[in-house]
Amino acid sequence: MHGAGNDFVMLDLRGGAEPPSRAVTQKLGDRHFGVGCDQIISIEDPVEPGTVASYRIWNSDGSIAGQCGNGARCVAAWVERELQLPAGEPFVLSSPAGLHEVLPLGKGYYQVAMGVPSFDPRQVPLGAQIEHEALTYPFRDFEFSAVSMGNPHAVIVVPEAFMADVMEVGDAMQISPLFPQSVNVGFAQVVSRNELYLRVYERGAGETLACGSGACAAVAALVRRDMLDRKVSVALPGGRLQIEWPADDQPIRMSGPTAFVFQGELIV
Ligand SMILES: N[C@@H](CCC[C@H](N)C(=O)O)C(=O)O
Repeated sequence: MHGAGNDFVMLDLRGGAEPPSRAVTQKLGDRHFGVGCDQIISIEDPVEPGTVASYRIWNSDGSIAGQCGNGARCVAAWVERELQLPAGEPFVLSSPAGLHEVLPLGKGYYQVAMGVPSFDPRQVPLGAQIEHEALTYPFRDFEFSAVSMGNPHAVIVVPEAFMADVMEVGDAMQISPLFPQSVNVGFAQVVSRNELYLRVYERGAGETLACGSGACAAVAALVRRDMLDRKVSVALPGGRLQIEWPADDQPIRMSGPTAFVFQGELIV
C-alpha cells in the first residue's frame, strides 16, 4: 500500500503470527533484492478494549518505529476492507504511540487523530545536556524545533525546500549525540499561514515521498512559533495532507489518501 507515495508492506499477523525478524524486515524493505518499501507494518489483533486492530512499524533498515502517520491511514483502509466495517463509521486503532480515532472520509481518504504533539526534550528524546523545553535549538549554523509524535522529529525552516540539502543535513543530525534515538528531519518551507511545502529525511528509510507524522510535527512546531494557523495544507513530494491542530492540549488530526497496490504471499 502507499499513502501519498510513502510505501508499505503490510503484514497480516492477526491470530498471533510471529512478528518478522530484523533480517526479514530488511529483505522486505530492500527495493532490489526484496519487495521494497519505506516501512513494514504488521496488522495485529486488538489489544485495547474498543479498538478494532493494533499495528507495529519497522523501517526498511529493520529498525523499530513508534509511529507512522501515512501507515496509520493505510492500516485504517486495510482494516475497514478486511473486517467489512460499516462504511463511513469512525473506529479506533492502537499503535505503539497510543490510540487513534479514525474517520473514513470516502474515496480512500481517512482522517486519523495522531495524538498530542510533545515538545518535552525528554520525550523526543534530545541529548542529555538539554533539559529545558525551547522553541528552537541550534545545530551548526541553523535552528530546529524538536517534536515527539510518538517518534522523534526535528523541523528546520528553509527558504526553498526544493533546494535543501536534505541528505547531508539529515545524515548529520541523525548521527548527532543530540538525538540519542536518531531523528526524522523535516525541511519546511512556509508558503502562507495555511500552506507548507515539506520534505522529510526519515530515520531508517532516507527521504520518503511523504511523512505523515513529519507533517504533524512540522505544523505543530510552526504553530507554536506562530508561523502557521492551526489548519494547514501540507504539500509533500508524493501528495498532499491536511493537518488540523484545534488546540495545544488536543490531538492533531491528519487527513490524506491511501492506495492498495498489490497483494501477495511471502515465502521466507
Ligand atoms: N513515514 C512515516 C514515519 C515512519 C517512521 C519513522 N521513519 C521513524 O523511524 O520514526 C510517517 O508517515 O509518519
